[in-house]
Amino acid sequence: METVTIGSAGDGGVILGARPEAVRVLPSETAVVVIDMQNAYASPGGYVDQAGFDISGAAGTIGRIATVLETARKAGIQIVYLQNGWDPDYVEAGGPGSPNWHKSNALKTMRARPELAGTLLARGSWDYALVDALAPQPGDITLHKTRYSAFFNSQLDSVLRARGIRTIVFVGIATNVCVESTLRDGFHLEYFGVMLEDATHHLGPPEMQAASVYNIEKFFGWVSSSADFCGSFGQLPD
Ligand SMILES: NC(=O)N/C=C\C(=O)O
Repeated sequence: METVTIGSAGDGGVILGARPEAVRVLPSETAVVVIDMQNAYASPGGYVDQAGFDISGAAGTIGRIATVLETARKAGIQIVYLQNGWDPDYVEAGGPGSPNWHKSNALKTMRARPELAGTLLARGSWDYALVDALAPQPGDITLHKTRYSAFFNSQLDSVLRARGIRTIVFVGIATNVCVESTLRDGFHLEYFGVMLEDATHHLGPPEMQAASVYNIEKFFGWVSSSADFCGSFGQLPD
């Protein structure tokens, strides 16, 4: 199988099976970016559940992400968590002058159901918190974001650039919204994006997952799996 060599991996590094080509990377130049594994997106009673999306697949996604993170930590790979949301007064969400105010299903759900006002995606709330099973460990980095792309108005680019990261391995929710938006922006910033397809979950019908996988494989990056990731990086000596 053809292999794309990323950054300074040369003839060394680790080969990760992926489509359309395998990638050869250095663990020190790789980060796992965990997109929005908050109660809002992955727990019953959280925002997307309240907004009517099917989150039945999220529990399996959490388990596979936990396995990926355990392997990544042992391999010395930097882990960066993103948390999506806004200040408790929703100033960061933007008012009616912002498309976010009109398109955010969290904001629309709260406008339609005033009893939920102030509860969804507000920093400090249960909804905003990361799911218990994926609690950050010492050495992990946690960043806040206010829009779908984790690169927009956040510290993500400088945090990655300062550490010499060239390859971003993406896990999290939702494949077709924040994961794909961030991977696309990363592509334009010269990062190599690899999505672990079974460690992500979509919002909407199953075709949404398939469409993102197609887009990434064909245009923006590479697609791999949690088993391939753990198989490749789990081989490294402790
Ligand atoms: N994390 C996400 O992909 N979010 C998608 C929708 C939203 O935040 O409203």
